[in-house]
Amino acid sequence: MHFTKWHGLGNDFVIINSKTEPISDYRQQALAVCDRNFGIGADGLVVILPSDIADFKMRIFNSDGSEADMCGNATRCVARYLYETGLTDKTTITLDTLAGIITPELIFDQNTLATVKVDMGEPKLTRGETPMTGNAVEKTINAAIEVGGQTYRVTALSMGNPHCVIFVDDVAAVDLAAIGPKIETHALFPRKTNVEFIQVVDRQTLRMRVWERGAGITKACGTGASAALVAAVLNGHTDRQATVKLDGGDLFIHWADNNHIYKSGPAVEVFRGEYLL
Ligand SMILES: N[C@@H](CCC[C@H](N)C(=O)O)C(=O)O
Repeated sequence: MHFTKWHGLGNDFVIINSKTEPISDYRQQALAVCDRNFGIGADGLVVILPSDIADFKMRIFNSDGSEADMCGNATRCVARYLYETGLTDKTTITLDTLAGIITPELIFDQNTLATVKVDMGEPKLTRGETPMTGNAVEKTINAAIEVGGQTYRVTALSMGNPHCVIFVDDVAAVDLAAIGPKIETHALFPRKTNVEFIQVVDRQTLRMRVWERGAGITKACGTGASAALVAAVLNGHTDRQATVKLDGGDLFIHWADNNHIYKSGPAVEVFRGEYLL
């Protein structure tokens, strides 16, 4: 099976084109190829498929084999991969995902790729599939939850996939490996959740560390950075445009007047290969 290995700020993916490399069991394949000792090593497996409603369909599987609705960093990598391999000549590409149509745009500066800007769609104040209304919406903004004997104030929302954003004074002091899985599987989240710890640096800058649903600690999360900006605005911490500083680097997030989130950042191919198992 031929593959290509990409990352968006260190959040890394194996990308497979299903047209030339058919896979029978995506979940099993994700577990195998993402394994950092016995496989290629990645946070997720991305599969490109044909779509009737968009230019391409993108499916993303976490390293534990679970399927995610969306992946912000992967959309940038997929857009660049599709363009550079000649699978499309479009620089604005529609991707059919479980979270709806997501639209990355390749932005060039004198023929060199400068950044990939993604229309991430609209944030939703929901913890899982069911949109919450009335008081329930209020309850997920800065709501108190108890985890492991400690109280956390959380803001929960969906960027197509579920996120739980927690503001802290010192993000470096958070024991992510200990608390991440407890919040990921908390009863508040019917489909589990991604967990973002955020330190507000100033009104245009956030520092973020993330525990991802189905993948654990990763160096960056594009939907997570988008959720962090939305939560920061809802809690009065930042303006509607901010730089989110992740362990792997910076993402630029804008919550525009049309209610869409725009996320800009890099996409890098690392190597190509043939998986033999
Ligand atoms: N790293 C991704 C998110 C990947 C999916 C996530 N773990 C989930 O299960 O929702 C991103 O960049 O958005």
